[in-house]
Amino acid sequence: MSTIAAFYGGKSILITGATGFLGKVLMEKLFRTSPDLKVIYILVRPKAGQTLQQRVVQILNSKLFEKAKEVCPNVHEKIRAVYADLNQNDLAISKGDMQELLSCTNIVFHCAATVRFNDHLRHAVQLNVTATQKLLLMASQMPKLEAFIHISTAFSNCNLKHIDEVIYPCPVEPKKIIDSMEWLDDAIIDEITPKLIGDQPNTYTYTKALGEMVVQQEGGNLNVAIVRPSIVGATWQEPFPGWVDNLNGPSGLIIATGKGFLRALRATPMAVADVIPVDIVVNLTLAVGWYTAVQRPKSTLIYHCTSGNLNPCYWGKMGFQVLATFEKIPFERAFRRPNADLTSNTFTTQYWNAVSHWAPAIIYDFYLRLTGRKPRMTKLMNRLLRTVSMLEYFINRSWEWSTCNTEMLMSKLSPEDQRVFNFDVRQLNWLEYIENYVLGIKKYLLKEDMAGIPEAKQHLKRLRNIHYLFNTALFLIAWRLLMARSQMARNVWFFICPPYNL
Ligand SMILES: CCCCCCCCCCCCCCCCCCCCCCCCCCCCCC(=O)SCCNC(=O)CCNC(=O)[C@H](O)C(C)(C)COP(=O)(O)OP(=O)(O)OC[C@H]1O[C@@H](n2cnc3c(N)ncnc32)[C@H](O)[C@@H]1OP(=O)(O)O
Ligand SMILES: NC(=O)C1=CN([C@@H]2O[C@H](COP(=O)(O)OP(=O)(O)OC[C@H]3O[C@@H](n4cnc5c(N)ncnc54)[C@H](OP(=O)(O)O)[C@@H]3O)[C@@H](O)[C@H]2O)C=CC1
Repeated sequence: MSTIAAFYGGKSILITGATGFLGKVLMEKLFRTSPDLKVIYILVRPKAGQTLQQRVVQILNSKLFEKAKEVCPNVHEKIRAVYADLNQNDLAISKGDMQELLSCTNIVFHCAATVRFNDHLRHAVQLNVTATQKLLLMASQMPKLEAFIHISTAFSNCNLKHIDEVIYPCPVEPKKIIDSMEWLDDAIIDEITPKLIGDQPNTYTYTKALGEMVVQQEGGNLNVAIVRPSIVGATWQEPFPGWVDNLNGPSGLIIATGKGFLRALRATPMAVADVIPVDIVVNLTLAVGWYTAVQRPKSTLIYHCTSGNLNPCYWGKMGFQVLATFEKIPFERAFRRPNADLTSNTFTTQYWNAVSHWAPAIIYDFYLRLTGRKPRMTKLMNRLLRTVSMLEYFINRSWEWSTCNTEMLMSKLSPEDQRVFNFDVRQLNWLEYIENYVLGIKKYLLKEDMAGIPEAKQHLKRLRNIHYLFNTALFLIAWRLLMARSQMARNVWFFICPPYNL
């Protein structure tokens, strides 16, 4: 019997961000491995016209939860959605709900965050820093609390090259930042943001670093631990391979490549692609929850959940394997044939942007206009290239994360726990993982039917023929222009295609 699974039995667990990518997989694993847990409280806000209950039902009825529901048929009864908005001063939790949460909770997993790189600093601070502070305050009033696990990111100190499992101080105290966000207006915040974030690439990594400092400063008397995952990708094994439900990390760019929109990327082929499957992150997080509660380490331990130092994959290899998978499993209705180059040279990137991105988009929009339709490709390309520019920072550098605490924890697990809560990234076969990732994107994100693969392959053949035809026409036009100016070009032409009357 797994010690960790048994530990969560009978527990009341509070999860923030349970409707997000990581949160859903965390809940699923808890229900599947510890069906006798008492209750999972989730802090949820209504969204996109859906009530809390509708959101929960939608999540529980998704394919992700099929296995969990076999093991724990009464998941609906064990999940309690609590109305909350982490952007509000009092988190918008009602008095009654607050009392229940304070008196019953045993473990807190704080996953909620804004993960958008370009979020306004005020909003990013509210969610990634102030809300963390408020949750810690709540946690300090929970008499039954055994552990508070905060999910951060391995990139919270990405201004450093080598990152240890410690909290690095930020130049300006989080409290000062929180205070100033309350009275500064948006225009001033916009102006000072670059100065505040300094050598951090965006407001996300900056506020996640501030969030960690808050945990250190205000989690003093609590049993706290921090998990820092790198780039979280689709599931590796559990509950089934390739599950993913959002565009974050590599997923959006894999779609853009598979659909033929993205044909070149400024990336360093030999830079480490520190992607980590979401089920590995969840297994480590649950093991950390158990260890923190049972062993009560004296200080706040930080656990890096990364792949680079134990089983590195590189962006070049990843890109190559993604393209190879498209040969077998193409996406439907591609704009162009998937084929992309990684280049680390800015000039080459600009060249490919002009030739492979803007030119086809302009030509296609011209065609749409001619046929009386609304042009849309240049707009889409604009958005895509803006997104790519936001991600470029992370695909042109490598980082080294030490993983001493993570390895220490692995050594403390029984063989059964190492199997059930496997976070040993050395066992991951990248080629297999990437293939399943692409397949998962096709099935769960794009919702494409596997039966459509032959038609998708036919479509790619047609695109290839159009491509050859277009290039031939372009070459002939260029040569015709050259012939008008150069005797040599004329000679070559007449040598290859002699006139009939000769
Ligand atoms: C040796 C030689 C070898 C040679 C080999 C040759 C082969 C070469 C082959 C190359 C092939 C390449 C294949 C592809 C391979 C994969 C490459 C992957 C690169 C992946 C890079 C990932 C880097 C991630 C780094 C993360 C580090 C930090 C980790 C974390 O802790 S945070 C979690 C991650 N967070 C994110 O990913 C958030 C990202 N999103 C944002 O910040 C924002 O959404 C935004 C992208 C900045 C856009 O913001 P906007 O305000 O402009 O708009 P909005 O958010 O409303 O979205 C606009 C539309 O864009 C869509 N969209 C959103 N996110 C993405 C996305 N990530 N990718 C694509 N599209 C996205 C969104 O849906 C909107 O669309 P609409 O609804 O239609 O309008
Ligand atoms: N994805 C990744 O690559 C990485 C993620 N991380 C960290 O992992 C954690 C989870 O990330 P991930 O699951 O990918 O992110 P998602 O964007 O998928 O999920 C974010 C979650 O936070 C919730 N949330 C956001 N704003 C509020 C709010 N105002 N009130 C209540 N809830 C809110 C969202 O709820 P709603 O559904 O209502 O929007 C959602 O449940 C984060 O802390 C992130 O920093 C770390 C490294 C990499």
